[in-house]
Amino acid sequence: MGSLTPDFRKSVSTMAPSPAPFLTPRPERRRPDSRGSDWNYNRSDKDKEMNVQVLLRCRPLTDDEQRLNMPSAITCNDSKREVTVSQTVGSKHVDRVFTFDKVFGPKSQQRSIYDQAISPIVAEVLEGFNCTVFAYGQTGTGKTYTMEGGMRNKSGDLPIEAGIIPRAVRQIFDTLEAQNADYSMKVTFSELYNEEITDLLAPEDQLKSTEDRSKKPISLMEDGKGLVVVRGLEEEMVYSADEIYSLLERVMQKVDKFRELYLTEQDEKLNIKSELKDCKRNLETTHKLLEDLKDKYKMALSTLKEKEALISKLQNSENSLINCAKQLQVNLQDASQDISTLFGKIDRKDKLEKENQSILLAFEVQLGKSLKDLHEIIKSSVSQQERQLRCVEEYITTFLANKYKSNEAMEAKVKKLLEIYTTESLDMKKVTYALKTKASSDLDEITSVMSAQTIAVENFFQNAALESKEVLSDIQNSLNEQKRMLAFSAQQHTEGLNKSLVSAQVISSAAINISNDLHRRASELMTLLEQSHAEKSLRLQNFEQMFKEEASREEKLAMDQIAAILSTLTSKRTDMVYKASRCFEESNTEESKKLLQELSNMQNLLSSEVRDLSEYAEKVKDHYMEETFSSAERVVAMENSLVECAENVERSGRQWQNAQLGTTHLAKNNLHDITSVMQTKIIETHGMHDYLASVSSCMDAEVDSHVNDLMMATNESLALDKGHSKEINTITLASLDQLNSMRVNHGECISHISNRSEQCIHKEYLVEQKTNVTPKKRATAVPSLESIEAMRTPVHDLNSKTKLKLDSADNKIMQDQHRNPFQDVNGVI
Ligand SMILES: Nc1ncnc2c1ncn2[C@@H]1O[C@H](COP(=O)(O)OP(=O)(O)OP(=O)(O)O)[C@@H](O)[C@H]1O
Repeated sequence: MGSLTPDFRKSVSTMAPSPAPFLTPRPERRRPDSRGSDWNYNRSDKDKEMNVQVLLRCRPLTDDEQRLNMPSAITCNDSKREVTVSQTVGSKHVDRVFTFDKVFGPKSQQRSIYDQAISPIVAEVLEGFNCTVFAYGQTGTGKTYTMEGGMRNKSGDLPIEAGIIPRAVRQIFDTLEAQNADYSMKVTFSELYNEEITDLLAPEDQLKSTEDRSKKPISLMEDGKGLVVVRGLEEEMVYSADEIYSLLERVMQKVDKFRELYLTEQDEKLNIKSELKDCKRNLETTHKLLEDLKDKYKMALSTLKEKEALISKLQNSENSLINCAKQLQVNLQDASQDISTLFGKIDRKDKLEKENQSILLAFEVQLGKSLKDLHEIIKSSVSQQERQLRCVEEYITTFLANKYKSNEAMEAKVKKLLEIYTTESLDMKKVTYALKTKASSDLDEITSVMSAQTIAVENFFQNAALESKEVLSDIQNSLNEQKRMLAFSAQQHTEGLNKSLVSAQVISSAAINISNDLHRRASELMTLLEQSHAEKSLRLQNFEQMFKEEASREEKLAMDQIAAILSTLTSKRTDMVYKASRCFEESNTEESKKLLQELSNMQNLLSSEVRDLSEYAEKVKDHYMEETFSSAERVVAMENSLVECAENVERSGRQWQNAQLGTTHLAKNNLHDITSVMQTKIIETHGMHDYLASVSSCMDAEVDSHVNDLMMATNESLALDKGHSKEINTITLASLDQLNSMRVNHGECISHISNRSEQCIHKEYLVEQKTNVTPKKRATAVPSLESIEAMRTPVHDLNSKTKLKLDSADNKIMQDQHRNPFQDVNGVI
């Protein structure tokens, strides 16, 4: 029987409407032949065609729902097997109709549902079929009620509200008992709840917690025949329906307990989860706080460090400022001393300058007179020199004219020489350029020839290599193709032959069977026909014989009384018998005809079968021929490709030979070409070289003659220059004497002036004489070190006026130190 599991408990009829019709066609029946004709006596023919049936049960409104006046959501039409769902979409009222295999309205009773829908299924189970009934629907729609209902009365009978499970149990045991069957029954109880399978027959302690339950794992598996089995469930032997009921009651209690346990476990899990979440959240916030604290601590540390650095910087700057102030104080003291000395010096200088002014005036008068004398002397000397220089100028003009003439002649000669030289050099350049271009073009030609040859060789080799590669890859591909084709053809050939062999075997065996069968049946029919014919004729003969005997006996007995009537009667009866025998014979012949017709039909059938068979044999033959042809074609293709391959190989060999010949030919040609080009170029270069040598010797001779001419002209010019230089020397000597006398006069004047100025400056004019008088020291307000320390003020707080004064005094001292005595006055001189 099918396993009565807790799933079964909640797994029978549908309680809620489904959105689509459920008239599921039955694609196949699993054991149609093995069942008797009455195996599903309770089920309609249509039901028998269904593997899966969907039934809908609609429960009535509960008392609470009625009290609350809740409207019914669906309307059932049991006869039409339809359910109408009323919906209001917006302001529209929409009715949606769904069709099921069976529909049970709110008034339908447990018993009628069981009898109509479940009882046939249980009967199938008892015949050895696997069947499942399960309930599906929303919570509170009546699944438990439909599956379980009430289990049993106190008297042990089934109550009216007993559901599918107790009724199925009862039917199973009643049937088995009625059959006096020898049976044993095992039950398993399991529950699939929240995707977890629980063995409800397992010992109590295993149900307590998830950990205990997981000690004995239960798994869903396929048994290899497409059925799902639950492995690891406890099995219990049962011998009566009551045992199952009490087991069910026990299990239900367990289920309730387990439910409670499960719910508490779930609650605990949820609590732990929420606590964990809280902990996590707390941890996260603490972590964040810690992070914030860390950041703040870092910031505080950095600001503290910055402040410390600032304080130390400030202290350093303050110390340096105080040092500066101290230094300034010392400087100020020195400066005040210097200023007092400087003021004394300035007073002395003012006095001296007043005295010197009168001396300077006298010196000015004296100096003016001396300078006038000097001017006169220089004037006379200059005029004399001018005259002498004019003489020199005239002489130089004549000299220059002569020189110009000789220069012109020389220039003309040099120009001529230059022209000749330029033309010659141009010729030379042209020749050289021609030579150069020729040589370069030759070189280019040689290079291009060489490179062309090299490229040709390289190209040739590359082409040869590519071709050889192509040929080799062609060979390889073709060989691969051959291999593939060979394998494919062999496989196809074998497959085709196998297929044709198998099908021919099958067909021939089927045909042989059919023909044998037909022959057997025909012969049976013939013998039957003959037997029946013989039997019938025998019976007829017997009947006729019997009738004749009876008729003669009766005739003899009633001959006297009713001779006339009897004779008529006998004739009538004879007629009747004759007619009857005719009729019988006719029917017999009719039957024979029919049988013969049947026989001929059978023979026709046989002949058509034979024809079909021969056709099939022809087809097989054709197929075989096709296969043979195709294989022959493949063989030919293979041979062709092999020939192609061989040709390719031969071609590649020829190509390689060509490549070799080409290489040797190319090498020979190349060498010959290069040698010939080189020889011609060498001869041309020799000719050019000879020409260049002749041109250069001509040019050398011409240049030599012109250079000789030039040398002679230069010598003449030199002789002329010598005469002129003698004359210039004498004139120069005279002017030198005059200049000497002037220099002597001028020197005397100068010495006179210098004597005078020396007398003025060193004897009459007194400068920088030491007074040996200590300058008056004026009181300057210099701050003490203590006051500086006490104030600790920055440098810019010092008296800016004092600083400015000091700066200006310093500048003045610096200027005075670098000034020469009477610089302004001496600068005029
Ligand atoms: N056909 C019916 N006639 C009378 N009462 C019914 C019928 N079907 C269900 N009820 C009542 O409706 C209520 C809910 O039914 P039931 O407990 O069987 O629903 P359920 O689908 O098993 O719910 P759950 O999925 O929550 O277990 C029960 O009180 C049951 O007695």
